[in-house]
Amino acid sequence: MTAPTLAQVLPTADVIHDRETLDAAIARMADVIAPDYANDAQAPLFVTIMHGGMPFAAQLAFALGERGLDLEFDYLHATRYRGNTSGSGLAWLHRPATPMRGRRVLLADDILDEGHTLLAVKRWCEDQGAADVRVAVLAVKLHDRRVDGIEADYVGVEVPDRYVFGYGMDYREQGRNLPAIYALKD
Ligand SMILES: O=P(O)(O)OC[C@H]1O[C@H](OP(=O)(O)OP(=O)(O)O)[C@H](O)[C@@H]1O
Ligand code: HPA
Repeated sequence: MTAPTLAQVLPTADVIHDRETLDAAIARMADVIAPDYANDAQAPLFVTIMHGGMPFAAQLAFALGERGLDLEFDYLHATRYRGNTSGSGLAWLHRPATPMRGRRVLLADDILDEGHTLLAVKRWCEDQGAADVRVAVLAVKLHDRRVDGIEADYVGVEVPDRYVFGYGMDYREQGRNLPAIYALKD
């Protein structure tokens, strides 16, 4: 049986956080993050985790720039959902090119769910010799299935234990550019 399309699930999905709420949450995150890096001699390496992290990372980057914090950009792509609504093994599709030795690294992603992705990514950055690796996520999902050893240093909003999409997150590779976070009907 083929899965329903975005157009079929959207009418019955719930809006969990609207755009105004997310704008305010990202501004609050920037208020906290900017002072944490303000006295560093070198800009943090700001690593966007593609694809889902892109809209959030862009908005956070502007908010940090507004607050006087310069960033050096890079990106990586690690995926374990691959258009499905449950995860499997992590596949690295792109690794950052910028040397990390001695650098402070700030990872930006859309969601911390079970944590496999960010745990692996953070460990990889540490193995590259990063001096400090912090995690900024737009959303944290509330459940007790998180793997040990990973938490977010900076969080925008909490989401319920349902499949969520929008604001970077996909429903079967659709809906990433919806400007709100939705949850599939249970
Ligand atoms: O905490 P976890 O359970 O590991 O899930 C979180 C990860 O899953 C999503 O990526 P996905 O694998 O869907 O790749 P994508 O961003 O390219 O869609 C999301 O962007 C996070 O990186
Ligand atoms: O609930 C989710 N939605 C979209 N992508 C995800 N990746 C992990 N969990 C989710």
